[in-house]
Amino acid sequence: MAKRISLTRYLVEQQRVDGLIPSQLRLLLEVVARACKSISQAVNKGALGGVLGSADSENVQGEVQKKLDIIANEVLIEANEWGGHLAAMASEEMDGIYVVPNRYPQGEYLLLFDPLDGSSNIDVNVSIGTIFSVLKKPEGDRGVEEKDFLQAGGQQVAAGYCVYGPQTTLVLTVGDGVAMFTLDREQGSFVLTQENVRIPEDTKEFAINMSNMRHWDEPVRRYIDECLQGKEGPRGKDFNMRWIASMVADVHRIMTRGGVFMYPWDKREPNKPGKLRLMYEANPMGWLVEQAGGAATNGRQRILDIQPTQLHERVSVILGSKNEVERVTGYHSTV
Ligand SMILES: O=P(O)(O)OC[C@H]1O[C@](O)(COP(=O)(O)O)[C@@H](O)[C@@H]1O
Ligand SMILES: [Mg+2]
Ligand SMILES: [Mg+2]
Repeated sequence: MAKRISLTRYLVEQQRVDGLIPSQLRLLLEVVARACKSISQAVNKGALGGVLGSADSENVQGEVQKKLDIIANEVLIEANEWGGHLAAMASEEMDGIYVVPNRYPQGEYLLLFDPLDGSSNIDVNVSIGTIFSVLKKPEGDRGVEEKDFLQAGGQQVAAGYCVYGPQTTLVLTVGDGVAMFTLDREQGSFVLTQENVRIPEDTKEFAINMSNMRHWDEPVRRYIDECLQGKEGPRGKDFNMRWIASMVADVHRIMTRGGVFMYPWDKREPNKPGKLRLMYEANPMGWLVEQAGGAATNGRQRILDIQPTQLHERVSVILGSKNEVERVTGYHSTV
């Protein structure tokens, strides 16, 4: 029987054998994984745990919060604040940063997360997830400030997501490829189920919310139009479409079998660069996808090269199979 490798052992090997991560980062990732395990349990209980439905509050982006958005946010904060690895955290569900209180030991990392991605799917029992990104706090003795978080995605030291679906799967990169871990509920541990994840460079599957078609910009329209023409069109092959409306689940499919995911800028709110958030959705997903051999752009530039100016900044996202992302990005440079 193949040897079972737990997440803990995998991370210890990354630290000791390969020297890829410092022990503080290893411990931090273990805490995040533990928090994801708790969130997974809450998700699984559903109506029995009283966790479904709206919380009758709004987050900083003016979106109605679900009970699970708030629960997941609290689980992540409580699990991480006392461990001594972090200086501060930022979340989709909090207006400003959460500085680790000084009654706890202070660490050198910054953690950003979308505690519950795909909120519209919570109540209908469709896959949802948690997305996270880890940055290093800039050197210096002063206290941590919001501007310390405003680092380009290329500065991330770890990124991952956990998808709560038929299985709970944690997907992680520390800059040395992508590994997947499946939660063994009986043992209560994440077990390595795939290493060196690779996204095929070509695909016949795209993911986009087609109901926004009339609002898209010309390059996105052209790309999708060509896909829809199938065998008879310029692409010479039929395409399939999927849209789960949980980025985490759509990206997980792409990690597993390839595809292209798009949430582009559109004319509904022309002053917003996009719907998805740069710091805790696009950056971690962009890095994971690149680490698996795919690509991630906003149509004009690599996601990981974007210099953020705001914590909750939004961005247009095109990511997945390399040749398709390059094609859509190329269409943007011809207009
Ligand atoms: O409902 P739409 O417009 O298709 O948007 C779906 C997108 O919105 C998101 O749900 C945003 O995430 P949150 O649930 O964390 O706000 C993405 O996961 C998903 O890709
Ligand atoms: Mg989200
Ligand atoms: Mg969310």
